[in-house]
Amino acid sequence: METIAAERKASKLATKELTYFLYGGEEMVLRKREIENAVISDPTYDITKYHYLTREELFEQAVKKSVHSITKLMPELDILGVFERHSLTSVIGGENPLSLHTDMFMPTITGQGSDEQQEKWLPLATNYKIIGCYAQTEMGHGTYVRGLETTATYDPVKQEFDIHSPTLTSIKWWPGTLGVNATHAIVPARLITKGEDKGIHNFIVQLRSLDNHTAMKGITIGDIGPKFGYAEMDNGFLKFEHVRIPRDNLLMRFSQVLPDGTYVRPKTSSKLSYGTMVLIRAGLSKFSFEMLSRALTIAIRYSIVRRQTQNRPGEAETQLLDYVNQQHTLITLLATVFGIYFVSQDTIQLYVKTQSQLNEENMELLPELHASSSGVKAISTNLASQGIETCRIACGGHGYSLSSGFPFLYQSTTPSMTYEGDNNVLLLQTARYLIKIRKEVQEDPSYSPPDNVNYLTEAVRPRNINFRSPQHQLALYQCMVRACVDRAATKVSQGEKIGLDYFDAWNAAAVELIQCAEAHTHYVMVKSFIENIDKEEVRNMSPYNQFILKCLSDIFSLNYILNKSGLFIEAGAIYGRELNEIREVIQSQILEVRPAAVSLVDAFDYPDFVLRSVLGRKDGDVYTAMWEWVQHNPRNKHKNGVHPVYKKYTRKLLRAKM
Ligand SMILES: CCCCC/C=C\C/C=C\C/C=C\CCCCC(=O)SCCNC(=O)CCNC(=O)[C@H](O)C(C)(C)COP(=O)(O)OP(=O)(O)OC[C@H]1O[C@@H](n2cnc3c(N)ncnc32)[C@H](O)[C@@H]1OP(=O)(O)O
Ligand SMILES: Cc1cc2nc3c(=O)[nH]c(=O)nc-3n(C[C@H](O)[C@H](O)[C@H](O)COP(=O)(O)OP(=O)(O)OC[C@H]3O[C@@H](n4cnc5c(N)ncnc54)[C@H](O)[C@@H]3O)c2cc1C
Repeated sequence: METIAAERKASKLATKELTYFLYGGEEMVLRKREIENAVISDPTYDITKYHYLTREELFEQAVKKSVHSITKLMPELDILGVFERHSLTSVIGGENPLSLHTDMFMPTITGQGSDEQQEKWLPLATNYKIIGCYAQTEMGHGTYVRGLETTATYDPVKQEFDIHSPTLTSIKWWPGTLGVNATHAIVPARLITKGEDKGIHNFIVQLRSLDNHTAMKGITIGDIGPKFGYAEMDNGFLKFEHVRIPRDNLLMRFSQVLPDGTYVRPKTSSKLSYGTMVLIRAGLSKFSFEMLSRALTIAIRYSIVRRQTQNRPGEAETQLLDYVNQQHTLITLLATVFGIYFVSQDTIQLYVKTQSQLNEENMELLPELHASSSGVKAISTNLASQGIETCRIACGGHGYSLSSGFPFLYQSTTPSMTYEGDNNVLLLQTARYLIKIRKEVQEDPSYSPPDNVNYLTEAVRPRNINFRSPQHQLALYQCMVRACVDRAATKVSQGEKIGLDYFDAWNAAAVELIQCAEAHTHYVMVKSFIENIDKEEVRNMSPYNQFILKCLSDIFSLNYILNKSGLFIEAGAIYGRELNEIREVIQSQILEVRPAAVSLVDAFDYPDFVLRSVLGRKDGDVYTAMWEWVQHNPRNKHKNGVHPVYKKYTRKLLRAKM
């Protein structure tokens, strides 16, 4: 306890200033804390026994908490907007089994429903007269949305759609909130009218009775069973047997079916029906920041408190964070989490800007948003998932206990590499965009590409390189990414030249394509970090905070160069003989950050309640917390301290003649 207090005292970081910056100002932080305190002081959200609950208990508690939040806490705290709602969900912790209602069902209606449809459905949804989910994925298809098999066949006589699951593989499988709770779903299905298949469109379908919650006629529905994690979420299955819905349950903002069955195609892009996926992908980088920053808070605080090995006689054992390997592991991750933070801010801004253009039927930014949000979602969820596991390992044996908080963080984060688009698949979408832009640049010298891909027109290694210079770092990335894009594009065109069809040529280059998308996205993240710490808000910070952010930016940028040095050397961006200098800059910046490490994670401002970790306690009283935790263990609570398995099994073994 004294150690962590001493670390805080010695740190020169203006912690409060950084917290205000991260959350968008003092007012936002005070509001966040108001929400946290309301949750912490309400016994409904008690977490004392959380880690010992069974799957069914976890689910029931989570639904109870969710309903309590909607009916009591949210009105009391006047929570309306998406950010405050997420803030509340985040402090309550665990999964929110009703989250798909507000995160996907409602945004789909807002984004894709006509004005009349919004008027009809949104008040019902806002007031929880109905509970919605987003039922897109089927047993046979998740990635390949165009391959979904559920049909919606229009009947002009009754002016209804007939929703049907024609095959076993067409059964909807995975959607959250579907298994137990939802009364309605957004159902992407193949629209068939006048005998023609018009592709995937979104429909609103009622699943359960609003009187007694039983399944509607023709609907078979349930929960898909235990998963890797996500015990609190009712991921479900859904089978349709010719379920009838009115014509105007087709979401008709972009395309329509007229009463006689005439199809009116979207004026602009058919991909607008994928809009909700783009929204969540943009949000997932923020989610990655939250999860990884919690893991780092736990690992860094514990690495201050934990001592291991007396390295000099008569002196205290060494703090884990004073081992250079531990510093390297955790402080490079600290740099990463700031990288994710800045790019998540930029991605959300790009989403908002694109959305306002789309409202004016301007599609200009859509390809960039799709490519960028796909890449950023993939890289930030990869980094967060791997980073959480790294934090667990960095905490030794105690990291493996549920009480560390890591298992929950990992289980909740790792599926984000799959849901909302598998990360490899999304990186291939980013690559598709890069290859297209490269082609345009090559074919039309007057074409000026978007800022983030400008390196495709020019990328030059600076002379007399200074690895501490952000501009030089960016130039190195530009050379490297350009070479990666060239390599992938060349591989595709070589395939085509030897007679492969488009798919085979593309598939043969898949590894290079994913590599170029990864490299591009890392470049975008480094660029975002560098540009954001050059903004006025940061330039107004205390000099020491600016200095630490610059150190973290260098670490983030240079550590990737070091880890992927093969790519940079192959591109002629750096020479092998320069690697040592890069190592030294990283090492010296890590040493600069080390004294501020605990204050940096304090700046994330997570109360102990949110971390749910005996290792990550703010006061550093780790060993007392471990002892308290074990007192709740039901396995220790049997008469005379003797567990029933003794009578049932081990006694027999001990007394057996063998
Ligand atoms: C409100 C804020 C919320 C924040 C939330 C924050 C945190 C949340 C925390 C937790 C979340 C909790 C739960 C999560 C629940 C998860 C829910 C789901 O998983 S829902 C299901 C998601 N499914 C997918 O993502 C499927 C992935 N597949 C696809 O997206 C597509 O099929 C595809 C891989 C992109 C391919 O599509 P298609 O075959 O149609 O396209 P192509 O032929 O390859 O390309 C054609 C053309 O279209 C462009 N394009 C593709 N997609 C889009 C798009 N979305 N937008 C714009 N453009 C798109 C593509 O670029 C091609 O263009 P061109 O090159 O010009 O031809
Ligand atoms: C916890 C969780 C919650 C979910 N919630 C929802 C929900 O609310 N609503 C909903 O509709 N869905 C939901 N899903 C489903 C999720 O969106 C899909 O699982 C996801 O999109 C991946 O699709 P898939 O399962 O078909 O994977 P697959 O496409 O079968 O992928 C398997 C592997 O094949 C590779 N692969 C596939 N296609 C290609 C390709 N074209 N090129 C190269 N490689 C390829 C992938 O990289 C991956 O490694 C959820 C899933 C999970 C795990």
